[in-house]
Amino acid sequence: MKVRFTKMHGLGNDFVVLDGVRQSLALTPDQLRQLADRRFGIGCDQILLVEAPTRPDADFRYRIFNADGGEVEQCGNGARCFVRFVREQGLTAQREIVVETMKGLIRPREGEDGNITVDMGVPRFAPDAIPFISPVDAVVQPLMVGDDEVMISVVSMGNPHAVQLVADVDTAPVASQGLLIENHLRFPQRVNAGFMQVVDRHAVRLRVFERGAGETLACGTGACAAAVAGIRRGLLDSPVRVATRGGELSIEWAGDEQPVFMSGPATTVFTGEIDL
Ligand SMILES: N[C@@H](CCC[C@H](N)C(=O)O)C(=O)O
Repeated sequence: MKVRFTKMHGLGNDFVVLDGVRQSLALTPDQLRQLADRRFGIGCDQILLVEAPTRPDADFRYRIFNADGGEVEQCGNGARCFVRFVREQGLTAQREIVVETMKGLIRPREGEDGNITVDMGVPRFAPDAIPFISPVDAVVQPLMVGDDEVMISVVSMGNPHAVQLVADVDTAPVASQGLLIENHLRFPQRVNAGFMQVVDRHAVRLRVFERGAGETLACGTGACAAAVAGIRRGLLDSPVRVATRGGELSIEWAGDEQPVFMSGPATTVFTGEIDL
């Protein structure tokens, strides 16, 4: 089966984007893993599938698959690439689109400067919403990671995040703790593990060990979760500049029950066709 694709990235978090509106696609987890494989396939952190919406109030449906082949709820950098893709491919001329995801609607908008801002929805913190097994609903909670007790803030941006503060992201235990946190028994659907260094009240540095993909150069939902966690802990004020290894995102959040806005670039790298 031949599949046309576009390779894109948002700050180095890279995607294979597939047009499921004009080509009929029903890919198996094995085929998805093959697309994501950096040696035997195209290579990416996530595969993004653009489809016709299933509800009347949306323009498109956006499906996200991690490099391990699992379908997930949300991807922030992918949302910006999604808008760039549907506009470049002539699927829409609208600058603002309403996009159906597994966890509701998001509203990305391409600005005149080419940057894209996404209304990522309202963050949730209740343990059940993550899901996170915990008897208490606290802003900061202890988690045993191997022999270490780590203080985390749990945030759902549609997908699950556990954010911890570190003194320096360059020496943070991302490699040693990432997989342990991702697969921790208290996160029944696994989790994205964020390591955040506060620079000042409007700036952080961030690394994220992503569920189903390992450490990526940037994570959009991870940036939203980190900024929101820092604001709730009284360490940050909106807007927050989030510096990742792939570049910078701007995150705005006005507080409880308000949506998070994420702004940043989206880049097309090349297009092609692969025989699966
Ligand atoms: N790279 C993403 C998040 C992709 C999904 C994540 N790995 C998960 O499993 O929830 C982003 O930019 O948000």
